[in-house]
Amino acid sequence: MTHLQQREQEISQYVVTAAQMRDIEERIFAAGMPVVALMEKVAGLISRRLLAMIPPGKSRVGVLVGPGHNGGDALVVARQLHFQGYEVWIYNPFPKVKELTSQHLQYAQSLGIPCYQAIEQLPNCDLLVDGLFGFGLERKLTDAVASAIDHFNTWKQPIFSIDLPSGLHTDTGEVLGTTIRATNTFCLGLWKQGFLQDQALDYLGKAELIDFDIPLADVQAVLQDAPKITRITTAKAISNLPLPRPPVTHKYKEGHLLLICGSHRYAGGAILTALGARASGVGMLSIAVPEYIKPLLVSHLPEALVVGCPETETGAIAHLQLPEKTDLNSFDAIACGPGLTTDSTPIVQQVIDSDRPLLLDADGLNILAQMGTIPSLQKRQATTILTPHEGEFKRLFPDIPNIHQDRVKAVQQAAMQSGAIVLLKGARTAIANSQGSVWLNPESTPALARGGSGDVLTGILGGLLAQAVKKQIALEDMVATASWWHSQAGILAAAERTELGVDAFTLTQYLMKAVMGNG
Ligand SMILES: NC(=O)C1=CN([C@@H]2O[C@H](COP(=O)(O)OP(=O)(O)OC[C@H]3O[C@@H](n4cnc5c(N)ncnc54)[C@H](O)[C@@H]3O)[C@@H](O)[C@H]2O)[C@@H](O)CC1
Ligand SMILES: Nc1ncnc2c1ncn2[C@@H]1O[C@H](COP(=O)(O)OP(=O)(O)O)[C@@H](O)[C@H]1O
Ligand SMILES: [K+]
Repeated sequence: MTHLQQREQEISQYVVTAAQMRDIEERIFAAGMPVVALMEKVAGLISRRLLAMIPPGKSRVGVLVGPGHNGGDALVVARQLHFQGYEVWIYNPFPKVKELTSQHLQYAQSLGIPCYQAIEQLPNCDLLVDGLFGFGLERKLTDAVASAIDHFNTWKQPIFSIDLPSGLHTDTGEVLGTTIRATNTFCLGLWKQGFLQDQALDYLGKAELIDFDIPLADVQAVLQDAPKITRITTAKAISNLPLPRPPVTHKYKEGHLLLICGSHRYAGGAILTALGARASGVGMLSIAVPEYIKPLLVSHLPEALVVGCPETETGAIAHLQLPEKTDLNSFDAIACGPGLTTDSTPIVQQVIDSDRPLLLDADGLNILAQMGTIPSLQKRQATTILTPHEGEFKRLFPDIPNIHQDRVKAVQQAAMQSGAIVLLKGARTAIANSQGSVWLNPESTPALARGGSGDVLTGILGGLLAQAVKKQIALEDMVATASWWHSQAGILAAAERTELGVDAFTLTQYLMKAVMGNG
C-alpha cells in the first residue's frame, strides 16, 4: 500500500462535528499554519477537482460567495478559474464579510471579475460554485439569502458546493430554513457528521472528501474525549471478516448460529434470513421454524440443520424444541425475529434469558416492545444486538424524540438505555454501543428499500456474530461489517440490474461477489 493510500484510509474513517472541526483547525493555526495559506491550499485543491470535472465547452461559472471563510474559499476558486480562462461572475449579497474574505473579494474585483449583489444581475452560467456557508452556519437562513438559494435550486445547471451545501446543519444534516441542492459536494478535510444523516442526502449530491493534510495527531488530540464516531470504510470492514480461515479447523470452530424465524404467514422471511447466514460462511447453521415449514427450509438449504418446532393455532412457533442433548448454550449466537409474528412471545423471553449473544430483529423487536422489558436487557450476561428500522425503533424507544432530526444521537441514546448494540436501519445505517461509540455506514442504495432485505441483513449479521464469538472479534466491528456487506451487495446488484432489480433473494446472490470484488 502506498503512503497516500494509507493516508486516505486513515483520514476517511473519521467523522467530526462543526465544533470539533473548529478545534482541529485552531490547533493547526496555533501551530503556525497561516490561515491565508491554508485557504489558498484548500481552494487550490477544490479548483483542481473542479477543473477535472467541468465538461469541455462549459466555461461560464457563477460563484456564490458568503460572509465567512466558505466565501473566502469560493473567491480563491473564482480567481483560479478566471486565470484558467473561464468566464466567472461573483454573487455576493452580503454588505459585511470577514476580513480575509473581503481581501479576496477586493483582489478578485481588481482582476476584473464582475461581482453582483442581486441575483437578476447574474448572467446565465453553465455551473455554479456554492460558497455561501460552510460549517460556520448556525442560524436558520431567512429573507434574501433564503430566497436566493431557492432561486438557484430552480436552475438546471450543476451546483458544486464547497464543504457543505449551504444551509445544511453540519452535524445533523438538517435543513436550516433552506439549502442548496448540490450535484456535487467537496467536503473539506474531514467528513462532517451531517453527511451521514439520512435527511442530508437529498442535498449533498455526489460527495467527496478533499484531504488537505490535516495532521492525524491534531485529529486524535481533539477527538479523544468525545464519543468515537467511525465511518465504516471498506478496508476496515473487510479486515474484520473471519478471513483467512486457519488451515486446521472444523465446523464448530467456525461458529454455530441458531436462527429462530418464520411462521405460516411469513415463511419466505425465514428462507431469506437463512440465505444471508449461509453467505456469512458460518460453520454450522441451525434454523428453528414451525414444523409445517421445515420441508421448505430443507429444500432451500440442504446444509442447514432445520429444527421443526410445535406451532400455535396461528402457525407461529409455540416453543423451541431443540434436538436431544442440545440447549441454547450449544450455540455461539442466536438471531431471532424475522417472520415470527407477535405470537411467539415466550420464545423471545427465553432467548433473552439465555446467556448467548443475541440478535433481535423484526417481530423479535415488536415482541420486545410489547413486553416493555428493554431495561432487562441490561442484565443480560452476553451482548444483545437490536436492528430496528425507524418504525420498530419508535415502538421500542418511544421516549427518544426527534429520531429524524439526529439519527446519530437517537441511536446513541437507544444503546445507552438498553445496554445493547443498536443498529438503526436507513439510507445511512447508524450503529451505537452502550458506551456511546458510533459506526456510520457511508454508502448504500435505495435499491434495498424492499421487503425482505432486512431479513437478509439479520442472516449475514447472525452468521458473522457466531464466527466473531469463536474468533474473539469485537461484536461491534462485526455489526459494522455486516451493514457494510449488505449495502455493498445491494450497490453491486443495482449496478448490474438497476435499482429495480434488487429483490431480497437476488441480494443474497450478490453477497459473495461483494466480498470477492473488494478482497
Ligand atoms: N476546516 C478548515 O480547516 C478550513 C475551513 N475553511 C472554510 O471555512 C469555512 C468555515 O468558515 P467560517 O467559520 O467563516 O464559516 P462560514 O463561511 O460557514 O459562515 C459563517 C459566516 O456566516 C455568518 N452566518 C452564520 N449563519 C448565518 C445566517 N443564518 N445568515 C446569515 N449569516 C450567517 C456568520 O456570522 C459568519 O460570518 C469552512 O466551511 C470552509 O469552507 C477553509 O478556508 C480552510 C480550512
Ligand atoms: N433508501 C435506502 N437506502 C439504503 N438502504 C436502505 C434504504 N431503505 C432501506 N434500506 C435498507 O434496507 C433494509 C430494510 O430492512 P427492513 O426495513 O427491516 O426490511 P424487511 O423487514 O422488509 O426485511 C435495511 O438494512 C435498510 O438499511
Ligand atoms: K457551501
